Amino acid sequence: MDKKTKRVCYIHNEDILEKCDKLIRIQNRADIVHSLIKAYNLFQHMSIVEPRQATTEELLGFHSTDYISFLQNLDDLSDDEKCGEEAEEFGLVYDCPIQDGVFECASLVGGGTITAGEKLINDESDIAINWYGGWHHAHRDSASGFCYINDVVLGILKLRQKFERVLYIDLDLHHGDGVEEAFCCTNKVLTVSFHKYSAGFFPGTGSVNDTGYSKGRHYTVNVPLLDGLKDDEYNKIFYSVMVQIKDSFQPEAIVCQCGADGLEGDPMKSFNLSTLSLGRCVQYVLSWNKPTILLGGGGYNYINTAKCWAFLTSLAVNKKLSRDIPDHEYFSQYGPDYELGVTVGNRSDNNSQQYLHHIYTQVIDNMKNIK
Ligand SMILES: CN(c1ccc(C(=O)NO)cc1)S(=O)(=O)c1ccc(-c2ccccn2)s1
Ligand SMILES: [Zn+2]
Repeated sequence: MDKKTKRVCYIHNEDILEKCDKLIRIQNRADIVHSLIKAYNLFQHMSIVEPRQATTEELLGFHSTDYISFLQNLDDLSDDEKCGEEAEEFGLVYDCPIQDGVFECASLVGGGTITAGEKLINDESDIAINWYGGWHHAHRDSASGFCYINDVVLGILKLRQKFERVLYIDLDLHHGDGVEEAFCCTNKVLTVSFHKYSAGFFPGTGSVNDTGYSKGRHYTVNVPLLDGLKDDEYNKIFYSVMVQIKDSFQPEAIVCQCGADGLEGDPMKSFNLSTLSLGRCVQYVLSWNKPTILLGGGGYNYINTAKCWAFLTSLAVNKKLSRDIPDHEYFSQYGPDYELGVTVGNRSDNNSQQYLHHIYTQVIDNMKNIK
């Protein structure tokens, strides 16, 4: 693969954008993200690829028959059934409410990430981007954390049709529990998640001691972090863990979930990151020159999320962006500075040097058996 100009495809059409914009937890985020990337004229450097609905067979490649058939028949449910025991059994309550068209949206997002994987295994693209995807909490038989269908798992399964070893990297503020669970018993997919880990914080999993099972032992890597994390510390531990993973696992393809809810200014009020640290992580991974899928995820400050994913898109196409936000429909929401950067706060960082060193040594020790 040419080290500089890579073939980048971008999963998009108006249908997936409109469907995602109706999702209760991220209403109108998709249009804000898409509009900024368009305003920076980045589409001229990528091929736009339309998503398709994931087939039932593809969905059943990970999810259970009962769960998928329940999702496929939501329209037949009465209002009582939509709040009933069975809905609760499938996690379709609280943060994963049954809303009109949710299955069509989730399976289109799933089909989008599968399509991204197809472009890579057919050697038609080097990098495939699906900012509508990254729904890493969905379990085999239940929705969780705003996630209904785990498009990340479906994309990895597609890549595994060609690639022997696939690396999954989760940069979201939250632990990528659904993806880790899917591949915790195999040594063909290594999952590494950098996330906030503290009492009562969703989803509550992702301890450094969780390292996988059976053949998958040591192929689950968790890097638990604390509030206030800043760019430099994040990048230091990211590089030190990832260089080890690169050398010992030698991935043939990569999926990177780029959730933006760790940025300063996100309503989650946890990490204190700028887009630069996520950019450095992605740039390092892209420098490996392996077929890579970039996915979205969390990100509840929509303006910051748009800045982040526009910046990451620019890294994929190797084009420098102006610091000044270009004029476009949402320009007025980028005030008061109207600049691409995300300013970090001066909150205290709970991640002491001792803590980070302790986590690093445990992670490296856990990985020493990867071969
Ligand atoms: C269900 N929860 C999740 C699940 C997943 C995520 C996520 O982004 N995962 O990547 C975020 C919150 S939760 O219980 O922590 C919350 C629900 C609503 C939350 C909220 C809503 C607005 C502002 C701040 N927090 S947090
Ligand atoms: Zn998140």
